Amino acid sequence: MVKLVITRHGESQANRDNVYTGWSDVKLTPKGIEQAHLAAGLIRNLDIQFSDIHTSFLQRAITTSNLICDEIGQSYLPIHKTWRLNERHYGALRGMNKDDSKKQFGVEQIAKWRRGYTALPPQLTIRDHERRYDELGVKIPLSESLEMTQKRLLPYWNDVIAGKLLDGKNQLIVAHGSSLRALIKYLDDIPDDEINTVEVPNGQPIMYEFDEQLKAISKIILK
Ligand SMILES: O=C(O)[C@H](O)COP(=O)(O)O
Repeated sequence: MVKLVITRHGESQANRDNVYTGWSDVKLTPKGIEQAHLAAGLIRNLDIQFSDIHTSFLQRAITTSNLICDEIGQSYLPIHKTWRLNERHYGALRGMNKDDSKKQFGVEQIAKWRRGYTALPPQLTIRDHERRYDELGVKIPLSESLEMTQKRLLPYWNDVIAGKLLDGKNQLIVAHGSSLRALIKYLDDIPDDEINTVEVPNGQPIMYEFDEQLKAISKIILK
């Protein structure tokens, strides 16, 4: 049976400092590197031969991917990088302390922005530009809901990853808390009003097994 393993990057500097990150490109902390090693160990124990690794344009996920593919002894694998797996853009919350944001906007509003499906965090007033996105003609969002994140992620799933799985090729995705929540919502068919209960901790891999129609038949959270 074909397998997909998905994992969030290890702790980033922004995770450590409890600030909103989104598309900001921050490094892993020493703890985050340790978490990536632990995730790699869990994945190595599965003894899966992957065909591809997919990650975002952000270094916390890319560094985690590099560590994992090296440690599972599959450094030769192609690591495909796509902006479509980037973290959800947190708009004007970016850089703000998460506890301070609760004081400013209220716990309920923050819960909607962080864990709701359609709630859109406050937008930036000026659009950022970065070479990596400009070169591809990709507009950096002013802010993204989980729904918007899912909408820009699913074409990559459908056009790239799903086909490889259907060909029987095991796949590994290293991405972010909310981009993975968007994918899990799709794979597990989670209703809009229940996705707020799904959490994806740093460096905790999840393995899916699919049948020939790409229906998920098992899901294991690796510990
Ligand atoms: O972008 C961020 O701040 C983090 O990756 C995840 O955000 P969260 O703490 O709201 O899940």
